[in-house]
Amino acid sequence: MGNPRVIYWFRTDLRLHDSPALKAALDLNPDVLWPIFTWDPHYVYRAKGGVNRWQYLFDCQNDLSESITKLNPKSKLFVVREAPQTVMPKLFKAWKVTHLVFEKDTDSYGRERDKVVVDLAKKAGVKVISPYGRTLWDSDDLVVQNGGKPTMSITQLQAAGKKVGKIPRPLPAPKHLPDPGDMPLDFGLESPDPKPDVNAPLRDGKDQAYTSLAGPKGDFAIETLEELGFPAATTPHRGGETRALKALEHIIADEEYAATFQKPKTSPAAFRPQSTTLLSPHLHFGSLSVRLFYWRVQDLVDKYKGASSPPESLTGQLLFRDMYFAAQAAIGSPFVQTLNNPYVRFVPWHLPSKAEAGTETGTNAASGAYHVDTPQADQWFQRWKHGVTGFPWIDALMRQLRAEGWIHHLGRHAVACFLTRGGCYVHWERGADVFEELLLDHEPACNAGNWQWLSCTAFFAQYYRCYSPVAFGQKWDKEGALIRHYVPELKDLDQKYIYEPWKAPRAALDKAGVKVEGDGLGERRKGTYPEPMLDFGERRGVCIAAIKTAYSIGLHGNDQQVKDGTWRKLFEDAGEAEMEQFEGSDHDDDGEFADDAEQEARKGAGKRGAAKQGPMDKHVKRLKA
Ligand SMILES: Cc1cc2nc3c(=O)[nH]c(=O)nc-3n(C[C@H](O)[C@H](O)[C@H](O)COP(=O)(O)OP(=O)(O)OC[C@H]3O[C@@H](n4cnc5c(N)ncnc54)[C@H](O)[C@@H]3O)c2cc1C
Repeated sequence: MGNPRVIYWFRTDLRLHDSPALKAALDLNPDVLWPIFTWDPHYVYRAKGGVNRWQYLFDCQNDLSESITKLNPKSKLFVVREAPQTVMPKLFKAWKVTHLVFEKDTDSYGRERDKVVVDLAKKAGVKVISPYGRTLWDSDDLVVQNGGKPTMSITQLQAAGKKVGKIPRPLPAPKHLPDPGDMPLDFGLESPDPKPDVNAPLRDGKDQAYTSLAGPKGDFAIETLEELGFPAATTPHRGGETRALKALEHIIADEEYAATFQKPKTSPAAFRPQSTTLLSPHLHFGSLSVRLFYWRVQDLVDKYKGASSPPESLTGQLLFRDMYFAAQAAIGSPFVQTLNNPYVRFVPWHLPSKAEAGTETGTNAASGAYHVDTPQADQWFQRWKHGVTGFPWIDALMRQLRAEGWIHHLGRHAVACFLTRGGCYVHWERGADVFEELLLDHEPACNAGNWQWLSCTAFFAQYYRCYSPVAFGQKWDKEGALIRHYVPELKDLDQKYIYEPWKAPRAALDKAGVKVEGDGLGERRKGTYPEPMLDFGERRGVCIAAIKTAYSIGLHGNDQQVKDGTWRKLFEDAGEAEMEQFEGSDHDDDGEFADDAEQEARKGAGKRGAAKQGPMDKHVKRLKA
């Protein structure tokens, strides 16, 4: 018998460096190795994905393919255009495969898909190897060490991590790769059902993703935006392992920045360059190994005097990522929603998701369909989504997100708080849905987990701390540079009014060539900016009182009353929440507790104040120079 004939299935790991799965494949000493990517219709039609993220994926695939070819000119990334669940058994047979190797995926769909593929491999006599490599620790091991429960805090994550063991050191990239074997395709293409296509509204051309198994030229080429019927991407951020490694080197080279990083001190208003690493899309696509990132920083921290520590530090940020992954690993598919999620508080938000019929144990958020309980809330939601709320700080961030696919963590805090508990009282699942489409770094676990945090439905409970859509931005960016860039209709407005244009006198507006009018939806007259859609001070009070009521009723997503609708009576019986006065800025959130939810003891100690110049600002200045 010859040596193994291995399919290496690239998915969440579009890199060659530090890939435990690729190492496992090469350790088999294969006769042949096919590096493949299956073009899965689930992601093409059933999961929301904006054009910018597709572009980023293609960047990663193209870069990876070139790197593979550098190691072996006969090889590259071979894209097979069919669902893995149907194409794999055909490949096993036609290519005489002995082993299938891939990096473990803990996302809900990933787990379902992999279970099907592993069963099919077993039936075909193909051995499967699938080590973890996407997180610092294996998320399933963390769950075991956390008593089978989701990790709901950094402290729990750190304790479980300690029991699992030391975070493995990164592995070097391979120096050569085996030849691919023959690739006969003596079988038909099983075309997917393109309906429902949740991405249809984004397409302006014909979708030709599935015309043949090996692509239009039969050479297993990487797809293009045109083939998917998408317009060109608008993001300046581009993907690929080569870029990711370069970006990491650049960050580590600034030792002070990397070693003393404190997330709450980084500015959400900084752009080009941004104040944090912007490595999240690379981590999402696996073009950067999270363990390489961790150890490069940790090694620096170990020898640096006065380094910062988790949760605010750079390694602390990576711990948050692992925390959400392990929370999702424990809870499974309900993690991304309220319904059936025992860890998420039930709040009767506006615009709730439509539950799929007959799915008491199933999902409700995935389709994005929702009930319009009040037209007002839907109008607020539409205005938020399209960056025309009339609050320039919120609009700048939402427009940055739409155009570029990335905004700073505290920017995400600001817009998420505003949509949910600090303004509109709209369901966090609506916001998560919009982020799912627009983020380059969209990660089901991190997105849902952070929305739960921001809406105070899980992970974080200080619902009386709200971000002001005016004062919070002003703290970081008095002159309104972010606003002037992303909301160009206000670019010439006096600094005094840039966060509150509705307060500007006629003369100031005339001088800036702008009129404040309308709701911003539909056709907007040139030179106009919308009126503010709500009175923030008033809405903050309403939201806080309503959440207080929800907390006192204390339902969670898996409670029977939530599933059968009898929650309504409980809330009616509780009556109108007493309108407490959570007046003024004492309760404004400046983000100084952004990573600090668990440190209750220190909660009251932090004083608000002007952002001080620190290594973060110096780093941004150095980058600008
Ligand atoms: C409402 C909301 C939704 C979010 N959705 C996502 C998402 O879909 N995908 C995603 O990766 N992050 C998400 N985040 C977390 C965070 O905002 C981003 O990871 C971070 O802003 C990415 O920028 P960066 O790479 O410069 O981060 P840095 O500050 O440089 O941090 C380094 C890395 O740590 C990880 N990280 C940092 N903060 C968090 C966090 N709070 N949760 C999880 N991981 C973190 C990221 O992988 C990041 O690349 C969300 C945050 C909020 C408030």
